[in-house]
Amino acid sequence: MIEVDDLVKHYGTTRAVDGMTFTARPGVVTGFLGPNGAGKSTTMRAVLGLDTPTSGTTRVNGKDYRSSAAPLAEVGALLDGRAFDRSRTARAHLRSVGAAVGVGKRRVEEVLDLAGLTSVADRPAGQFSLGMGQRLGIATSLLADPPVVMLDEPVNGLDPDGITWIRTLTRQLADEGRTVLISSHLMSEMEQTADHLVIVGGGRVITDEPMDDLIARTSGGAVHVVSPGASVLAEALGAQGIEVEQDRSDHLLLHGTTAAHVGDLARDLGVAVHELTPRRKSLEQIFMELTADAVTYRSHTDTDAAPAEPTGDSDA
Ligand SMILES: Nc1ncnc2c1ncn2[C@@H]1O[C@H](COP(=O)(O)OP(=O)(O)OP(=O)(O)O)[C@@H](O)[C@H]1O
Repeated sequence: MIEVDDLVKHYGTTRAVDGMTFTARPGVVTGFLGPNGAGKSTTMRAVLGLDTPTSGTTRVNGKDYRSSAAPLAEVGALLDGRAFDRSRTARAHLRSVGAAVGVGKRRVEEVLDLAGLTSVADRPAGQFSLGMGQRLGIATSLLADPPVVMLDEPVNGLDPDGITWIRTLTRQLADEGRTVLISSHLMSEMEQTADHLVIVGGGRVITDEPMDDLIARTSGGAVHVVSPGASVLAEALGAQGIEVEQDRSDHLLLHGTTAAHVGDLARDLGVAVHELTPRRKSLEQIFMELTADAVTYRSHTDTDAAPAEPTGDSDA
C-alpha cells in the first residue's frame, strides 16, 4: 500500500505538490493522471524518499520508505527509464543490481524473459531503443519481487506490443496482490489498464475513485437506441418523464435511464431493438473536462473539445 497524506512540496516559489492525499491499495492498478506539471513525479519521488517534503507524509506498507532495510525488495520503481550505464549489457546491468540486492542469476534470467529482452540481453543498453530501455527499467524494478510497484510513464516509447505487455504485466502484478501505481498521459491506454484513478492538477487531487464509477458518474446515464419502432419507444419513454432526443427516424438518445430499462420496455411493447448501447464518455474526454482549470502548459491551438488521441471507444 502507498499512502500519501497532505503532502506539500515547494521548489522556491513553485508549489509542485500542494496538499496531496490518496492511497494506492494492494490488488488494484491505480492510475495516477494529471496534466504536465501537476506534481505526479514529485509525489512519486517523495514516496521513494528522493525528495524531502515541505510538509505531509508518505508511507509504503505503513512505514516511512526511507527507513526500509531492503528498499528494492519493498518498492519496484521506474522513474527514469534510462537510468543505467549505457556501456553495460542488459544482463550485466541486471546482474549488478541483482548482486546489490541479493538476487541471483536465475532471477535475472526470469526478469529478462518477463520483459521480452532475452534475445538482446548481451547488447549494451546504450544501443537500446527508448522502448527497450523502458523494458529494461521495468525489468530492473521487478528484480527483487517487490510487493509495491510504482511506474512513472512506463509506456513512454513503447510500441503497441510493448503497451499491451505493460497492460498485461500490471494486471498480473495486481492480481498477485501487489500495489501498482502507474502514471501515464495515454488516456485510452489507462482506460484499459487502471482499476482506480487518482487524477491530479495543480499539485492536488481532483478525483480519487474507481474507473467505472468515474465514467458512470460523469457520463450522465445516456443510452443510445436504434430501433425500427423508435417513435413508439420514444412516446412511451417520454410518458415516463425520460428525456428523449430523436435525431434520425430510427435513432434515439435517451437521458436519465438505463439500457436494461429500455430493453425491458421494448420487449413489453413488442418493439424490435437493433442496437442498445449505454453511452459512456471516454476517459480522454473526462480528463480534459476535469483538468481544464489545472492545465499549466497549454498550446495555443488547443480547443475545448479536442481529444488528441483516437480512442475509438468514446460512444461505444
Ligand atoms: N527539481 C525541481 N526544481 C524546481 N522545480 C521543479 C523540480 N521538479 C519539479 N518542479 C516543478 O514542480 C512542478 C511539478 O512537476 P512534476 O514533474 O512533479 O509534474 P508531473 O505531473 O510529473 O509533470 P509531467 O507530466 O510533465 O511529468 C512543475 O511546475 C515543475 O516544473
